[in-house]
Amino acid sequence: MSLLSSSRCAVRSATLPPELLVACLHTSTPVYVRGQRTAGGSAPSRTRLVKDLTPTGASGKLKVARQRDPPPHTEKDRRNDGYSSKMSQRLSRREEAKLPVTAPTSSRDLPQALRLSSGPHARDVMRNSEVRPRDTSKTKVVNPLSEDFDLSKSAKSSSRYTEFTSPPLMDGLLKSVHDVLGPDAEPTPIQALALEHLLKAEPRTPEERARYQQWLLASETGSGKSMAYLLPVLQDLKLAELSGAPRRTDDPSVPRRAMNPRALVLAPTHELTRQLAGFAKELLHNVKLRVVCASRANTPSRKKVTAAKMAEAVMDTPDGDVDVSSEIIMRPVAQQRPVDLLVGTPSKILELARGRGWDYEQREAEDSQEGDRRSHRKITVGEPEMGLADVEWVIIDEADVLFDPDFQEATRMILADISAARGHPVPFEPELNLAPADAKSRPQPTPIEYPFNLVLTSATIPSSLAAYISQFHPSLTRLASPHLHRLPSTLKTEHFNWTGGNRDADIEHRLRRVWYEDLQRGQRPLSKVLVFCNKSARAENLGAYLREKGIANVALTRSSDARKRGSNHHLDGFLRVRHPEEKGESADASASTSAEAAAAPGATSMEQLKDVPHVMITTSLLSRGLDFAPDVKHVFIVDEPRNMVDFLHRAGRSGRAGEDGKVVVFGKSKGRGSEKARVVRQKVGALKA
Ligand SMILES: Nc1ncnc2c1ncn2[C@@H]1O[C@H](COP(=O)(O)OP(=O)(O)OP(=O)(O)O)[C@@H](O)[C@H]1O
Repeated sequence: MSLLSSSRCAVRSATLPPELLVACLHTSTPVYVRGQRTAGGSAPSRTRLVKDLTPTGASGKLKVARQRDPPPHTEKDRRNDGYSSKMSQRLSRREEAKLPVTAPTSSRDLPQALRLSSGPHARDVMRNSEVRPRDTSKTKVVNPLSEDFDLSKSAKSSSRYTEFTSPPLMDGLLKSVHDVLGPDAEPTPIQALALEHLLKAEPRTPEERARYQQWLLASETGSGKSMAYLLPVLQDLKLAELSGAPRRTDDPSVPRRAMNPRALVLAPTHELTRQLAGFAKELLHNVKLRVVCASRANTPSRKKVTAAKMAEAVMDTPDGDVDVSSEIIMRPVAQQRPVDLLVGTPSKILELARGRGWDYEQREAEDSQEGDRRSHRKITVGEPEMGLADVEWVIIDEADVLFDPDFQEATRMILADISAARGHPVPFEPELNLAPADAKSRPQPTPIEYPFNLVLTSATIPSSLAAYISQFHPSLTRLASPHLHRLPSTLKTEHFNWTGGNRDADIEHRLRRVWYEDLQRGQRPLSKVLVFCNKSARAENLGAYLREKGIANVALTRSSDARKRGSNHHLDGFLRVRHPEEKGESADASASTSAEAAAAPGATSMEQLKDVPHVMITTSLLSRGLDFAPDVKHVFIVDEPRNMVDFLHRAGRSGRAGEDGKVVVFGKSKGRGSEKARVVRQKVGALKA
C-alpha cells in the first residue's frame, strides 16, 4: 500500500474563520449582518442549511478534509503541480483568453429585482432591508451558508490518500480511474476521505460484513462525490464476489426475484440515474460487474419488444454494461447474470420491489378525492421484479432532496423494505416530521440501525436533513469538504441588469455576447449555455422567442415529450461524454452534427447557432447532480433564485471539476425590488469560494 505523506494533499482538520457574520440565504430565515440580526422570519425552512454536523452520538464522527495547499480546483494548484494534467491545459487556454470583466462595478449596477418569493418572509426581508443603512461598505457579508454549517468543530483527520494507487484500489478500478480522469488525476478532498473511510483493500471478513456503517459525504458541486462513493462500493462488491461471500438469496427459504442487486443507488431524477449508471459502467471497463439503470425502457413501447429482440439484447449486453433497457430484458438477463448495482429513482425502485401498481389503493383514494372518474379502473398489481435480500449498500445521492417532504416517505419506505427483506425489520412511520423546529420538544426517537451500509451524499445539508441524521443515525460518520456550501472556485459570477425593455431580448443579447467573445478569442467549440427559469411556461416561451430570433435551443421541462423516451438523448450535446465512440453512439443526428460543426476549424460564424442547439432552457429539474459538459461554460439565472440552495445547485452545473465557468444572474437595477436584489447580490457574492 502506498502511503504518501505529501503535505499538499494532506487531509486533516480544517479551521474555518471563527466569526460567522452571515446573511441567511433562504428568504424565510433571518438575515445576519455583522453579528446583528437585521431581518425577521424565524419560521423554520426546509432549505435552511445546518450549522453544525457534529454528531450527537458518542460513536458518530465528523471528518473534514483539509483544503489542499494550494487547494484543488484553483488556478494556482493547476499551474504549479497539476490537479490533473487536463486541468493544467484548460488553465492555460483560459489564461490565453483573458475575457473582459463584464460584471458591474458600481453599487448602482447592482441588480434590484431578483424577486424574493411572495409571502410574509419576503416582506420581512423587504421591511428590514429598508431600515438597514444602504451603505454596504461596513456590512461585510461572508458565506451565508457557513453560518449553518460550522466545520470548526471537526475532528482531526489525516488522509493517506493523496493519490489513486493500487492498492488500496484494485488494479482494474485504478486503470479505469486513469482512463476516465487521466494518468495524473488525484483524489479530490472528498474522495480522499472516502478512500480512507469507506474503501476496503481486502475482502471483508464475515464479522466485518455484518458490521454495517453509515456515512455522509458532503462537498461542493462538481467535486467528484459520485466517484467518491462508487469506487469503494464497486470494489467491495467485486471483492465479495471474488472471495465467494455468501448471498442471502443462496438460502432457498429467502425469495429470489428476477433481480437481486447487492447495491442500490437512489437519485431524484431519471436523467441523473442514467448518468450515474453510465459513470459506474465507465469505472467497470476492467472490473466486470453488472450495472442496471431502472429507468424507463429505451424503446417507445414494451409491446414492440419481441422475444428475438430480448434475446439479442441479452447477448449484446457485455458484463459491466449499463442496461437502460432493463425493463425489457430484466427477466431473461437476471436468469443468466445477477445484477450487482441498480440505480433508480425511489418510485421506480419501489415499483420494482413491490410490483407495478403496488400503490393503486392509495392512488385510487387520491383520485376519488379529486373526483377523478377513472378512479374505478381495474388495476392489477404486478409481481415484484426485484428482491432486496442481497442489498448490502444503499447510496442516497442528493440526500437533501430524497429526504425532503416530497420524497422522504418513499425513501424511508425503501430502506425499511430492504431491512425487512434482510430479516431485520426496522420501525417505519409514514408521517415523520423531519422539521428541526420542535425537534428538542419531541421525545428522542430510537436510532435506526439498518442491516446494510448506508451512504448519504449532497452538496447542501439543510437543517432538516441534519436533524434527521442526528435523531435517527447519531453514529453516522460525516465526511465533509472545506468548500462545502460555496460556489466552485473556478466559477465566476456576473450580475446582468435588465434594460427595462423586453427581457427576452436582453437574454438574447447576452447570449450573443457569449459567442461573440468566444469568436474573438478563437474558442472552439462555441460555449453552450444553460438557462434556468422558475416556471415551465417561462422556459417554453423563452425557447420559442429565441428560435424566432435564429437561436436553436432545447426547452426542457418536467412534462417535455422528449423526456418520455426513457433515455438521456434529450440532453445530447450538453451532458459530459468522455469517449468519442460513446458520443457517436448516444448523440442524435443534430447533436453529433453540432459537436462536429462546432469543433471544425473552419466553423467560425454564428450561422451554426441556427441549426445546432447551443442553449438549453430548463427549470430546477436539471439543477441536481447532472454532470454537464465542459463546454457548458455559462449558466444564466434569469428568474430570481427561489433560495440560495437552489442557486448553488443551478450555478454548480458549470465550473465543474476545475473547469472554468460563469454564472450570470439577471436582475433589475432600478425601481421596485432593488433593495431585495442588493441583498441577493450580497448573498451570491458571499458564496464565492
Ligand atoms: N479526482 C478528480 N480529478 C478530476 N476530475 C474529477 C475527479 N473526480 C471526479 N472528477 C470529475 O468531476 C466531474 C464532477 O463529478 P461529480 O458529478 O461526481 O460531482 P459531484 O460532486 O457529484 O457534483 P454535484 O454535487 O453537482 O452532483 C465529473 O466529470 C468527474 O469525472
